[in-house]
Amino acid sequence: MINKPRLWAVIPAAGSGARFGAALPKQYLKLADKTVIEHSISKLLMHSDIAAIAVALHPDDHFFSSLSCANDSRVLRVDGGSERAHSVANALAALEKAADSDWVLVHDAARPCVSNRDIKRLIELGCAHSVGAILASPVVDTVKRSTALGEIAETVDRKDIWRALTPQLFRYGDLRDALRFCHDQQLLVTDEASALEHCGRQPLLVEGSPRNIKITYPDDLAIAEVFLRGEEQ
Ligand SMILES: Nc1ccn([C@@H]2O[C@H](COP(=O)(O)OP(=O)(O)OP(=O)(O)O)[C@@H](O)[C@H]2O)c(=O)n1
Ligand SMILES: C[C@](O)(CO)[C@H](O)COP(=O)(O)O
Repeated sequence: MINKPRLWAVIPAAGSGARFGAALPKQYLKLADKTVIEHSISKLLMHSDIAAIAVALHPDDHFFSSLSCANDSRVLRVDGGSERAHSVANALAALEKAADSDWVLVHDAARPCVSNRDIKRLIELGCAHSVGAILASPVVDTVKRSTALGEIAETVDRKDIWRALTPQLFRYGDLRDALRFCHDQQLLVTDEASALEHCGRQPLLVEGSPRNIKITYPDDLAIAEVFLRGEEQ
């Protein structure tokens, strides 16, 4: 008998938030009624078909254990690495019961505004695709390429240009192997799709809400608060 593929999740949360520049990592900053990371984890916990969520944390993290979600039976704590891709690889390794054909959603701790609707759509369309899929948003501004002097070299046709968001959904074995390949080839990737692309694969782009912002700079926190308030209505 062939078992139905299961669904797992990984939350990379081992970053320091250097660009944000707060006294503590940005994922632990308060956003409305809870911290940024609690919003992100709770969005995934709402999906009962996710078997477990591996959260990659800085090895010296002393914030996470005080959060109530740290005690959830589906939440697993794992040490992250020096780069996001290393944190994701460590978290995958910690999901010991995952089979190669299972699916895994990777979602930034720093994206608290993802909607349930977008997660559901990603799972539905991604699991039906041979490679997997990512949430993404088409670029809406006119795009320029700059010279080394900060002048405009050219205007880039934005027709086929998308911003990569998370979650990103892939087969567990494919993602593990792609990240291993990039590590061995010393290719530094900033998202999971790039790792698959380096292996010659073409993941599907699933249009998601542009409200699914990544908290990167201080202004993003205020914007996220407005978006989360809108969710409640
Ligand atoms: N070594 C790292 C670096 C980043 N991340 C996580 O990857 C996500 C996206 O990364 P980014 O927004 O770049 O976060 P930081 O690395 O914390 O930010 P910065 O680059 O400004 O330091 C975040 O949830 C972050 O915690 C991680 O798990 N491990
Ligand atoms: C994965 C990601 O959120 C896609 O936009 C992004 O790449 C995270 O890291 P970055 O360092 O801010 O590029």
